[in-house]
Formats: sequence, structure tokens, C-alpha cells
Amino acid sequence: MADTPRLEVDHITCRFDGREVVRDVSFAVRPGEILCLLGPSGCGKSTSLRVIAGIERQSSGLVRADGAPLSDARMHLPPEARGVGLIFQDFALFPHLTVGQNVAFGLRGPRAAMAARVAELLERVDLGGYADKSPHMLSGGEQQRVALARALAPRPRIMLMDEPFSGLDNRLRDGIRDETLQLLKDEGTAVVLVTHEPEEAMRMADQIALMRDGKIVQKGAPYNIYNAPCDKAAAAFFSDINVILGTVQGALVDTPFGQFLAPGHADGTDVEIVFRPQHVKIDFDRGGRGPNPTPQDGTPARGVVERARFMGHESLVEFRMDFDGGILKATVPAVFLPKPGTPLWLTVRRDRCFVFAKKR
Ligand SMILES: Nc1ncnc2c1ncn2[C@@H]1O[C@H](COP(=O)(O)OP(=O)(O)OP(=O)(O)O)[C@@H](O)[C@H]1O
Repeated sequence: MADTPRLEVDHITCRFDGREVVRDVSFAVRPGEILCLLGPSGCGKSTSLRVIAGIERQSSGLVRADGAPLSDARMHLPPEARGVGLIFQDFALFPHLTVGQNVAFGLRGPRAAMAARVAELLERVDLGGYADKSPHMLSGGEQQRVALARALAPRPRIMLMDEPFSGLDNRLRDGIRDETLQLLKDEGTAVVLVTHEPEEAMRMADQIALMRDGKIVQKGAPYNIYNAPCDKAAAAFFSDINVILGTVQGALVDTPFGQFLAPGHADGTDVEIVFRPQHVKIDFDRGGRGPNPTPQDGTPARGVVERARFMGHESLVEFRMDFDGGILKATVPAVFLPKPGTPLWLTVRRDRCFVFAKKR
């Protein structure tokens, strides 16, 4: 049935020595869909992947593929019986086999069909003429592509990838990521990709599951998680953030940038207003008057440039704000390097601000 997820992970919990390192994790992945488990080191991403692979056994919960259990309280299929492909960071090609033999390793059946599948995949990863070469003759990026072809050769219905691109230099990485993505989509494989890099998750994922302390704290399309983070830490995982403090009165918070809506927060709640540097607008001093307030941007507040750096695709400017002496950051998608000490005025895109109750 088209609507049956290829992979279902249902309330998985995993304990080591009584400590829960994966806590009640659930998600589903459809054919051709890529779900990224994203989170800081030690949050339980790899353990979740190993449970799906069958290398680790969960303490509770179940894993299903195409509606049939791979493991639950009663049974546990071994990794090789799951129809699951694996690619880890330290993927190792068999050094004594040629590239073609490496790709053919997991294949069974008539020789001609195997040879055709190997040739097709090597062509797809742009290594058409490489079948007879030895792995040590290949660059890191080429070896990575052979590993991908090898994992895909038996047409696994599910592919599990643990930081598969982290060993590659930046120049190679983007191209290989995009090629890999296309290949997995074309093959209709359901993919779970583990990464601690938000950029990688944004680039690759149809869904991101953001993990912290063993739990999924937020799950959704990349733009949803980026534009509607569930809390301050989720916002901060994707970019630098600015934070200003306030207290709710009548569903509003008064700040030096004007009033912000705080629906759902009771009067007297201390809140943090969180916004990304790219949602700060910079305006000129105009002899100390600054720009006029507008309904969209609210009230401008004055700051003095602390420092400005050009980052390649944008300039990052740090301001010491008059209202509290704190630092706020703004980015500009151009070369903009005002001198330290320059007074400028900032406004904040109110539709891009998040209001969270301050944690005590
Ligand atoms: N076999 C094990 N026995 C005991 N503890 C383990 C075992 N495997 C993982 N852990 C612990 O579980 C926690 C989660 O580890 P896991 O490797 O899943 O995290 P991760 O999010 O993938 O981190 P990283 O990005 O650093 O690989 C860590 O504290 C780790 O030390």
C-alpha cells in the first residue's frame, strides 16, 4: 500500500547499564524519503540507527519495515536478514577486491545480471571506467562513492547512514551529497541519515528529527523546524541567535524594540524573545534620530558597532546596544564593514521572532 511507511520506529527506548540513552523515539519514513536524526554528540542518534540495523537491541518499542516487524518484545531479526543497507563514516572498502568486486559483494544471482547492476551503479556514481581499479588507487571522495554503490547494489529498501560525509573535504562534500540524494530518491530507498551538522540536515532531509538527551524534541520539514523552533535551544542549533528579555503584560511584551505579541503566555511570565542575526535590519544614524518606527519593524534601538567581519557570503556585525550594554548580532548579505564605534540603528523583523517562557 502506497501509504504504508517503509520504516516505522515505534516508541523505541534503549538502556545501557540502567541509563536510558534513547528515550521513546518514534518516526516513520516513506519510500524515497530522507529523515535526518540531528543533534549534538551523545544524544542517541547512532544508537537509534543501530537499533534499526539490528546491531543493538532496544529495551522496549518496535521496528517495522513495510508493516512487518523487524524487532519487538518477542523477536529480533539479525542485521543481515533485514534488507537494510548501512553506510558509516569509517566505511571500509575491501582492499583486496577491485572496485567492481566491492560493488558486487552483496549481490546474488546470475553473473550477467550482477555485472549489469554493478555497471549501472558505477555509472550512476560517475565511476564508469573504474571497475577494475583497486580501492587504494581512488581518492577519498571516489571511495565514498564506491561505498554508496556497494550499499545500494542489493536494492535495500532502507538505507542507514551515520555521518557518511564527514570524512570528505568541503569541496567534494556538496557534490557527493547532492549525487547521493538523487540516487537514493531515484531508487525509492527510505533513508535515515545521522548527522550533527544542521546544514547537512537542511540540505538532505525531507524530515528532520531533532534529538536531545535521547529524545526527539521536534520533528518536521527543515523549513518548519528552522522557522518555528520548539524552544531556544532548537533555534540556536541552526544559527547564532539574539535574545532579549521581557515580561508579559496583557499578552504583550514591552521591549526597546517596541511591543511583541506573546499569545499563550500568562501575565507576569518572564520571556525570552529570540531572533536570528539575519532578521535584524540595520539603518543609519541620521544625526542621532535614527529611522522612523514602522508597524512591521517596530521601534528602532541604537547600538554602536563593536566589530564587523566578512564571512564570504555575508557580513556579521556585532553591536553594543545602548539600552542594556549587551551585544546583538546582525548579518548582511553583502560586504558591509562599518568601523568599530559607528552608531547605527537596529530593528527586528517581528514576524521572525520567537517568544519562549524563560526557563528557571
Ligand atoms: N554499547 C554501549 N554501552 C554503553 N553506553 C553506550 C553504548 N553505546 C552508546 N552508549 C552511550 O549512549 C549515549 C548515546 O550515544 P550515541 O552514539 O547514540 O550518540 P550520538 O548522538 O550518535 O553521538 P555521536 O554523534 O558522538 O556519535 C552516549 O552517552 C554513549 O556513551
